[in-house]
Amino acid sequence: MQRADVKSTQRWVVKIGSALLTDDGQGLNREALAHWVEQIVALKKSGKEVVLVSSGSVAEGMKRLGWKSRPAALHDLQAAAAVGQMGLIQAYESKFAQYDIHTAQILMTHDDLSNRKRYLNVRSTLKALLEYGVVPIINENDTVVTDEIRFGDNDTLGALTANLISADVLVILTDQQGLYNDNPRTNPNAELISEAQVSRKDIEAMASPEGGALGKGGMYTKVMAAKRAARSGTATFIASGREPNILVKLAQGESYGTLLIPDLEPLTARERWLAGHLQAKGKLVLDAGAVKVLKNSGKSLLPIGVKSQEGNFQRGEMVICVDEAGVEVARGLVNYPANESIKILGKPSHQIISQLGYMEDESLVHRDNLVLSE
Ligand SMILES: Nc1ncnc2c1ncn2[C@@H]1O[C@H](COP(=O)(O)OP(=O)(O)O)[C@@H](O)[C@H]1O
Ligand SMILES: N[C@@H](CCC(=O)OP(=O)(O)O)C(=O)O
Repeated sequence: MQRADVKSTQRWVVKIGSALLTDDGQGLNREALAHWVEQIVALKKSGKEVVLVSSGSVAEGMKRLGWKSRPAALHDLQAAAAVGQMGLIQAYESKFAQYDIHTAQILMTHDDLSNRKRYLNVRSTLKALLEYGVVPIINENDTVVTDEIRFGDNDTLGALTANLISADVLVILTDQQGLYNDNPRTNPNAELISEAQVSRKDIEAMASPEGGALGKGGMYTKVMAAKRAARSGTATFIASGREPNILVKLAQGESYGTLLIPDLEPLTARERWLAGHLQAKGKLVLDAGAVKVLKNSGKSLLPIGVKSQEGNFQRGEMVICVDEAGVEVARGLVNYPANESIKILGKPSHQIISQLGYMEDESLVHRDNLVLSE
């Protein structure tokens, strides 16, 4: 996809970050919010469907509760998020209502997206909302998640949302003009990158995980989000939300921000769901032969090709498959719990019954439940 192709795209996910939305901690920047709403309305009028991923609940909650600095305790962050989400949604709802557009609040956790049933439900709800002309507004369900199972930053959530609905474009609005070849906060000579193929390895190194005082993830999670979004063929823009009419300018193919072009082979919807599991419950170390078979022949992983395992996984849970050097090769849903798989590792499948007294499947991870890592 080139900038000129953006005009004809239809489905957009727009992510607005905390740093921008709260004007670096001043509470919701309502004037700026009103301007983004205007732009989304313009996109919708031009025939596009837009899903909004908006941060800002914690920062707005802190303001409402009179807290000057971001609390460290999880329960305080969750309390702030619960209070602030009200203000956030109220602000969007009333602004969109001026244009007779309905909004819908969707709060998700990554547990929700790992569960196939709930994943499919969210997907069909989002699609229905878009059909009805509603603008869904997504945030992480901060009040119910614990630290280990948080998305944490909304860039990842934006990318998973793009994967979920097979968006054409993901726009990540932030407080910088785009991706620079170094962090512009610390290097005043850093240069803006106008365009790059998402598979380029050097862009990860340019993007620092250091963000502002309120943002989570910095530029690194934005670049990783672009890679994730590319799995559904989605092109990602990283651009400044402070640039007047930025969304409309991008939609017209104008040269603002950074365009990260999806040059990776897109995954199927089921593969994207598998790849979107952010938490793995265990690890399988494969021998060289198994690595080759997985990479080249798209076959299932048999126990005979597995040398060792880690973790206390249950049947059906996500495990990472690594080569002997520890490099991730694939991930997938395992057919046997850890206490049983340990008994069949390195053994031919016809011995499964004698080892376990039953056979669920001849493979440890079936090819339908396996996705190769990049
Ligand atoms: N290579 C880079 N180019 C641009 N910004 C970068 C880069 N590396 C790190 N950053 C930092 O990332 C910040 C944006 O991330 P973050 O604070 O998490 O914002 P948001 O809330 O919008 O997600 C920028 O303000 C900048 O300081
Ligand atoms: N869910 C959190 C957002 C986390 C966050 O700040 O993310 P980001 O805007 O990507 O830096 C909130 O609404 O405050």
